[in-house]
Amino acid sequence: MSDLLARLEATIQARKTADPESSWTAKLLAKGPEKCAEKFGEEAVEAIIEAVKNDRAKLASEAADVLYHLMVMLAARDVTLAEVYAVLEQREGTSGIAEKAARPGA
Ligand SMILES: N=c1c2ncn([C@@H]3O[C@H](COP(=O)(O)OP(=O)(O)OP(=O)(O)O)[C@@H](O)[C@H]3O)c2ncn1[C@@H]1O[C@H](COP(=O)(O)O)[C@@H](O)[C@H]1O
Repeated sequence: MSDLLARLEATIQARKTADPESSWTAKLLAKGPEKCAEKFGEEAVEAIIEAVKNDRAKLASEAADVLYHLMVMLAARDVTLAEVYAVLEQREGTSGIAEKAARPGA
């Protein structure tokens, strides 16, 4: 499954230099990191709405939009999936409570 995210990351990376007229991703990236972040926020809200309504199919679809737009937002700020995985791996096996206590400002 993570291969799919790695492939999506590579596609998004390639879209950074693509013609904005030829691709939705290239068009979004051309609008800048702030617009990518705004779009991610919109998609997250749409997923929240489906979670509250308890519509499983629509939630899965909105979650896919959220993941895609998260990847675009990360790419817009040059944050790689490997960096995100590294944080998750560091947290793996620790309890959420211990992780929160170790976080600065928690
Ligand atoms: N996973 C996705 C994906 N998920 C959602 N979207 C697009 O994200 C957009 C968001 O939907 P909206 O209804 O909010 O879009 P909108 O109303 O046109 O946007 P606004 O004008 O309101 O900002 C839609 O146009 C979707 O097609 C995606 N576009 C691309 N991908 C992946 O990215 C790859 C490259 O896509 P292109 O860059 O378009 O070639 C694709 O092969 C897919 O794997």
